[in-house]
Amino acid sequence: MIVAIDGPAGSGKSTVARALAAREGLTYLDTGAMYRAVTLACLERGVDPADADAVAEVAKAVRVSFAPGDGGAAPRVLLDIQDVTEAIRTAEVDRAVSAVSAVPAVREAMVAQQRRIAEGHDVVAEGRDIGTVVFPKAEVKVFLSADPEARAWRRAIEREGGDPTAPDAKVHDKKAYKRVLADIKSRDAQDSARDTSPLKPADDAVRLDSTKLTKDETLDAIAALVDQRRGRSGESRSSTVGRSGESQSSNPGQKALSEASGGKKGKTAKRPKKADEPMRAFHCDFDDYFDHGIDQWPLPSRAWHNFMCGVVYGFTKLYWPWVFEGGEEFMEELARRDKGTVIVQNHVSMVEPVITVVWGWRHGVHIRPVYKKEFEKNDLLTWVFSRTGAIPVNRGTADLKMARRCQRAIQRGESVLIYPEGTRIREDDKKAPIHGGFALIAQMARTDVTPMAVIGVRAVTPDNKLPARPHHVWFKVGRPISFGELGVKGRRQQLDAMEQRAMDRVWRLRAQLRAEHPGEW
Ligand SMILES: Nc1ncnc2c1ncn2[C@@H]1O[C@H](COP(=O)(O)OP(=O)(O)OP(=O)(O)O)[C@@H](O)[C@H]1O
Ligand SMILES: Nc1ccn([C@H]2C[C@H](O)[C@@H](COP(=O)(O)O)O2)c(=O)n1
Repeated sequence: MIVAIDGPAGSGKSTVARALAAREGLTYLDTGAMYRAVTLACLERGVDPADADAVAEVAKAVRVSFAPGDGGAAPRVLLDIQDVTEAIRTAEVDRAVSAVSAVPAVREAMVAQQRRIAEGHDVVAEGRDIGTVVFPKAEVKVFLSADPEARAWRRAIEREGGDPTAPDAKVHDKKAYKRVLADIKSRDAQDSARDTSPLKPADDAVRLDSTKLTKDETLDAIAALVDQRRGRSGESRSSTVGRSGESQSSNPGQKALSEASGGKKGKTAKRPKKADEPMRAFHCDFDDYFDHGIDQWPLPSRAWHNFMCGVVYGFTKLYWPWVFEGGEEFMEELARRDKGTVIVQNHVSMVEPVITVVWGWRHGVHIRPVYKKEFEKNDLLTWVFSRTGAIPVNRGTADLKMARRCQRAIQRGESVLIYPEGTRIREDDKKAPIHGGFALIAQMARTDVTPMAVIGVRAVTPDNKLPARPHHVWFKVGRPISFGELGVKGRRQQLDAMEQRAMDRVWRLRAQLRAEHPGEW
């Protein structure tokens, strides 16, 4: 298996690639170190980094390789037989490396060496062109980015001898931070603008923005992609590619997406805003509402939420008289515990999420529906969604941001409402593929999945058009399903089993409702 991680300086590629290699038993390949080693060779030989021909000669003459680091430390970098691990990390090399790595002959020589190193191994390789050029058939491709400010903040702390992953990490020298920021921006510009193998995401790379993620969160996201890939292909952990980068298997086709940082880009050396910080009373952005518990919202927002839920509750009760069979037991169960649950329902119209949210509200339970980001046609709509407690998802993507938000909500005691069918299903014979993200969220939050079914809603908008008509609506609430009761071992296997079990229950509950209310859909 080849895992390709590309991205700009300081986005966390080396940190995550090293940890992934240790966790998954992969060979770690730091291609940036190779370009740095050639740059050092040029500087040591008095070759001007701007002299492309002379630089090319050096690249062809040297051999860069890696030796294992002591006791699990990062691998040592060898320039021919010289250990240059520390020497390639100087500011002088930093300044010259973009020019050296832009020379086509240098790239040709390094790519050949990189493919040779990977031959016969399972590899996690990181750099700028791994998914696009070096291993275009890599099984997992990630484009890891972060705001330049966050990357400079990390590097500046690192240079002050601190640990940017520590919770209380701070930049002391603001001037040095600004210098690092300028350097990062200039390197980004050079690496992205060069003609040969510029820094850019492969079309089939999963994009991950680590600005607001911790190191572990970033690692978990990429490890989940590796798991997914291994689970899907049934490949064993020790499998290898036949020849370097020429595995016959295709890419999962994961689309670019998710994880837009969303937060405002700071101009100063401030730590990126975190979801667990208290919410400000004023000037909150949409992310604040998605990231925080409804009980943590500022008073006016909570008052508005209560007012709207009250109005909608009254209206729906009168216009679409609805009942939740088994609802009282469910609410009692939730009241006994401190964690929420993942609710999954069949999806027929826009009515069922609205009723489910106000039903929860009436019982003092915050149910946060997950909605397609495509619905955010304008700021007004996003405002409405954010103030109802809904959480957006980038569909067709590994939307880790949504998964984390849901995980945190559940851990706070809120529940999330997900429609795994993805789209509204209005015909019996229409089977939609199931989006299994709900099981992953339940696993991340260490909670259960509660199946529910709804009928009666099709008659509300029979031809799928407004105005909505009055009609009875019936819900049936199933017993929460825990991972323990599935009797399956292994993370991936548990997810598959949960997806299947939960949706089977939803459909069975729906069949029961239909039997109880003949002619209703
Ligand atoms: N998600 C994260 N949150 C906070 N700090 C992080 C995160 N990921 C990495 N870091 C820290 O940021 C610094 C830069 O990370 P790293 O060296 O892995 O970046 P990189 O993308 O490999 O950069 P380069 O391409 O310049 O080698 C390190 O100190 C690392 O510990
Ligand atoms: N595959 C790669 C890896 C690195 N480079 C260049 C661009 C960087 O500025 C430089 C140093 O990389 P880092 O150690 O910061 O990851 O090397 C490249 O062109 N292609």
